[in-house]
Amino acid sequence: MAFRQTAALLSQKSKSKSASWAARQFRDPYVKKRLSDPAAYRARSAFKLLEINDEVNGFIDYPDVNAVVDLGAAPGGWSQVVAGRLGWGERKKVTPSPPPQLWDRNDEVEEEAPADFSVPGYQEKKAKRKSSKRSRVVEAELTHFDPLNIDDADFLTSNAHIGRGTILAVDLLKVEPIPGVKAIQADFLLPSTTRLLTSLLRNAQNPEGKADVILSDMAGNVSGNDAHDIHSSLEICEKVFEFAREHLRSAESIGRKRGGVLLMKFFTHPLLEQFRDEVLNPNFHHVYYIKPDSSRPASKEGYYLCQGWKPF
Ligand SMILES: C[S@@+](CC[C@H](N)C(=O)[O-])C[C@H]1O[C@@H](n2cnc3c(N)ncnc32)[C@H](O)[C@@H]1O
Repeated sequence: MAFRQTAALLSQKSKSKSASWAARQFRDPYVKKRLSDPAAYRARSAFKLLEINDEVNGFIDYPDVNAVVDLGAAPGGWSQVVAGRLGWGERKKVTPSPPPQLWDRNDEVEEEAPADFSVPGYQEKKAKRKSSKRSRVVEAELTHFDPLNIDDADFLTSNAHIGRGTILAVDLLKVEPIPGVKAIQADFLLPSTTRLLTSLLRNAQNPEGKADVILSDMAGNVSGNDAHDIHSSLEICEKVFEFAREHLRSAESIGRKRGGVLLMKFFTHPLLEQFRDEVLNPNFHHVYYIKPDSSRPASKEGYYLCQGWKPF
């Protein structure tokens, strides 16, 4: 006989989950830092990018970095970091307030990353994924096109200054305006989104529509099915790599051995190690596995920082 939990028990459980989440947030040094930092980053994850960038040769800071694509950008912490490094407007200090709901959701996604499990081989799974239909469709919508975000009155009246380059931020969710950032609300996995990104990258200074840095902090919603979740992470990584193959500027054309950078999040699993060995390693001069201190130890997320694009 199958038992179902009563509504009362479920609600008790969810209350205790919220309480433990709140207690953890209260203790978290990065949440405290985010709320008190004059930079006022929208998401705790901003510190992960800062940490990776500042500790691994400041790849965003080179003056030749002029086009950056931020995939899975909401609520916008990474884009804020990039915009700041490319010289865009000053951010204002905010009054500490409870962490935004948007981040809470993403944070829980990280924490609930799948545990280890066994699955059949990489190639079979890859073929199966390709044939499966996507159930979720979000058409590309450019939410903020103006590079100066001139409809942002606050920005105009503040002492913000104008930076350089093109920064594209893509997410299923809306990214509120950030000076210097073009936000696109869309499903990155749809071909229409990559077409839109291509057209937005192209301009007189960048006729080929290349990006100097591609960032991906994307993670799908955790379904509770380990096999599904790990394959969703792999699917995202593969799509991001395909995008990089078309759009990343090569180390050779930049004239720096570490030029042409791809930073991507993944969930730790042997299939993702295989992906690194077979796909990333041959195409970059340097590939690092990074688990920033600001990434919660319980989370199975990690980052591959790939530097020096040398198309195979
Ligand atoms: C951990 S959050 C990113 C946080 C962000 N780096 C920041 O600093 O604010 C992951 C994001 O990936 C987005 N995402 C997941 N799958 C996506 C997809 N297929 N296309 C676009 N965005 C996606 C989610 O909506 C979520 O906002």
